[in-house]
Amino acid sequence: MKLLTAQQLAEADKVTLLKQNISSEELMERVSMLVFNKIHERLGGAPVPIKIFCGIGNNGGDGLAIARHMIQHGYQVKVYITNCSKHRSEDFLTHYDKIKNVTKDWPTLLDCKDDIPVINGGDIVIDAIFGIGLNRPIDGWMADLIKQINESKAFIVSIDMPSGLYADTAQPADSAVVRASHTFTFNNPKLSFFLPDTGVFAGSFEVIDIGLDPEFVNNTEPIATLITNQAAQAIYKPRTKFSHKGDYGHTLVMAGSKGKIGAAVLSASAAINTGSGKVTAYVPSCGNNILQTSVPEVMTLTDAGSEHFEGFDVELDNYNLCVGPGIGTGDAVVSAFAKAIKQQSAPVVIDADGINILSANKKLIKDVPESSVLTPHDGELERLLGKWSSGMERLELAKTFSSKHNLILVLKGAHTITVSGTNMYINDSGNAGMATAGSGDVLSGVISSLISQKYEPLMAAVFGVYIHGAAGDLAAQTYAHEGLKAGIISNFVGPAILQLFRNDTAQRA
Ligand SMILES: NC(=O)C1=CN([C@@H]2O[C@H](COP(=O)(O)OP(=O)(O)OC[C@H]3O[C@@H](n4cnc5c(N)ncnc54)[C@H](O)[C@@H]3O)[C@@H](O)[C@H]2O)[C@@H](O)CC1
Ligand SMILES: [K+]
Repeated sequence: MKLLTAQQLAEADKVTLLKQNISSEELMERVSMLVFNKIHERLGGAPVPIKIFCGIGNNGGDGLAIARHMIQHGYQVKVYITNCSKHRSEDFLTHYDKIKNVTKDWPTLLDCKDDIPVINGGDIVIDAIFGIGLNRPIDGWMADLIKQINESKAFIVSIDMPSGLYADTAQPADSAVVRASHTFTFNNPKLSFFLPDTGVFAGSFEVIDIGLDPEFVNNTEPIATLITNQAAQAIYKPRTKFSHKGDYGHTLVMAGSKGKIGAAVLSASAAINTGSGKVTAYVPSCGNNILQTSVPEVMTLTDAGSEHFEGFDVELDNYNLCVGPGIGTGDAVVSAFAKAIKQQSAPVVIDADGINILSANKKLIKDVPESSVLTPHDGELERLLGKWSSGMERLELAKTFSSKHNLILVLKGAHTITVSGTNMYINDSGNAGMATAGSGDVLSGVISSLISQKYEPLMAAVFGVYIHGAAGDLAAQTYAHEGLKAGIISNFVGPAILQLFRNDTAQRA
């Protein structure tokens, strides 16, 4: 699914009116009816007190039209207008007039802090104050209103956007934003919904297809692409009948050090579980027996160093390298890593200590083959790129780094984002149970296995992240979030690939 910016969506609204030869009033009627139906489906006419807060732009117009439908269906609705400006939109005014045809209880105009009504825990609040037209932080008495809405224990439903949230630019610190329980968002979720510092405001969210012009949407370059089950299906490469293991590549996993040989086990076994034709684990010699007994499908090569790497002495042809999990960052390891990287011409996967080594030895970055995939968690990312002050800035730093060095960054998180140049792919699978030791080692094995199987590195990263998350979702149905551990996630990669084609939407735990 394409994620469009607020500006692109406003443009799409205009094009839609022209192409479909409808008035903006008609489009708003369509939109409000779609939202009303969703709310009505859930409330089923329940006599709950509903307070609808409407701004004076088109988001407020949506709120007024939804209010009208609710009143006509017998709901207990009270409408408030945040009367913050004389510049009311035309559609707001149209729907302000229309609501007066269905009730004598006209909307209450709020002009200052003293006008803010009491909001009770049992209320439902519908937030239609600002949508994608927000162009500055909410301040003054309106910020008090937002605070009061958030502090009430009411169930809060935001229309299109939680009011006060920026769709796709950095949010000024401490700005007043509605903290929605649920958001009905139009055409596509907004980029801010997926970032850790701003996503909390959207609550659970649901996309409503409001029928924007498909040609405009198709021809518009998105700010990011959401990788859903359907998108992952399209990337998957089925095997051919007469193929043999040589067709599916040879992954070399350079990982582990004394006390962290498990990282090599997890990464190498994930590579074999994801279908690499052959996998060799290159480990310090203390890891040999551990690997050979715990993963018999994986071959080993041992380094001269017994507890950590001291060199890179591999004489294999045509392997794809995955390097970094658990290797440490001592001087000997840095030289071994540098030698390994220099020797590669094909894209590699670099994780964990491999990324830490690059951060501490920036001159090595030029030796990383083009289109290699780096899979940092936020701590590693900060060491690589420096500090950021918002989730949006984190993305900008990542895009700059990716473009400058021609490398792919996989920014791990609740919604892992793969960055390639200025393109971003947001993952839609996975769960909080996957925040467990070793799950990153598994991901590096999954992605390198896909590169060995001739997926383009970017698609290997995007698909690998999706399938890793989907494996976690499937595993959580048996093990719960708490019972998930990295080895289990790895064992569920195969079932997750099967599941891709069983459901149109992946089962998120
Ligand atoms: N025909 C259309 O254009 C459609 C619009 N739709 C709705 O329209 C919304 C966008 O409407 P608008 O573009 O009118 O924008 P909004 O309704 O989000 O708000 C715009 C108004 O608020 C003012 N404003 C912005 N930030 C402010 C702040 N911090 N404090 C005080 N005032 C502020 C602006 O100057 C403007 O007057 C969408 O989010 C969606 O809900 C949907 O109904 C789909 C169709
Ligand atoms: K809103």
